[in-house]
Amino acid sequence: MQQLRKVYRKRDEEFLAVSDVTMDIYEGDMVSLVGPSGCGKSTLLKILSGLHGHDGGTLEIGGGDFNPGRDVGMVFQQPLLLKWRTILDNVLLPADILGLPRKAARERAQDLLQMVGLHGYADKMPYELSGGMQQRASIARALVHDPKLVLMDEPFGALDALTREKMNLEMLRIWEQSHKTFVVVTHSIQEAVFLGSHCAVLTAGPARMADFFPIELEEPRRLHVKTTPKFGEYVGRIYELLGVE
Ligand SMILES: Nc1ncnc2c1ncn2[C@@H]1O[C@H](COP(=O)(O)OP(=O)(O)OP(=O)(O)O)[C@@H](O)[C@H]1O
Repeated sequence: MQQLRKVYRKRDEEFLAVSDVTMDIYEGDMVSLVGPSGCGKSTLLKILSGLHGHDGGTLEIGGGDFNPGRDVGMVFQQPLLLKWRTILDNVLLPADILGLPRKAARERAQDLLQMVGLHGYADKMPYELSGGMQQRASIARALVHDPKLVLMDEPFGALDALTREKMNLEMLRIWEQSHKTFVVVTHSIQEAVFLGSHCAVLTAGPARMADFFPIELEEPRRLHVKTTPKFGEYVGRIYELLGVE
């Protein structure tokens, strides 16, 4: 995306939500998007998902045949599982909506449940799972139609600190195994550094790029990487960009 711009309009009022955001995301990247509340992170995700258009700049995704309905998977802050469907049927929802062949989709959903550590929970109802397990089911749901791009809006914001740490590790494992491109919005600077292969830092409204840089830390990432000086340097760099230091 180059110099992306988004204006919200309501009758004769205009609100500039995103101004001049430029970044290149490559297949297989894990981009963390960090910035203060209201700076336009969700707006950017909505533009990437095809839910919103943009008013200026250019956005090119995945060559000519990219179809957001088919090629994007979404994970939200809350799992948003349908309470009357089993976990397996919740995971299958995007495949059902897209009319994908049922048998192959069921096999894929079972594989994904295994991948997110929910093997054996396919026939449970959402209320039988903890918050973290429900969120893992929603990650499986975002992957079931084999999207090219997975967009996550504060996916772990509603979880307690320990579950969140565990989900971060799960997330990295899922990313490594799925070879997909992820864009993850987070309010946590530590999480942005821990998860990202790249980090986009946005400053307050309208969203403006403060910086976009690769994060080079020991791979595969494990929690102890958070205690290394290099991790601290990245965190410090983001604090500085956000004017917290
Ligand atoms: N549909 C809309 N119509 C008008 N203004 C909107 C709309 N959606 C968002 N905004 C405004 O655009 C700005 C950016 O909103 P956005 O939700 O993208 O921010 P954010 O960085 O994701 O915030 P948070 O971190 O708090 O979730 C905010 O000031 C918000 O009030």
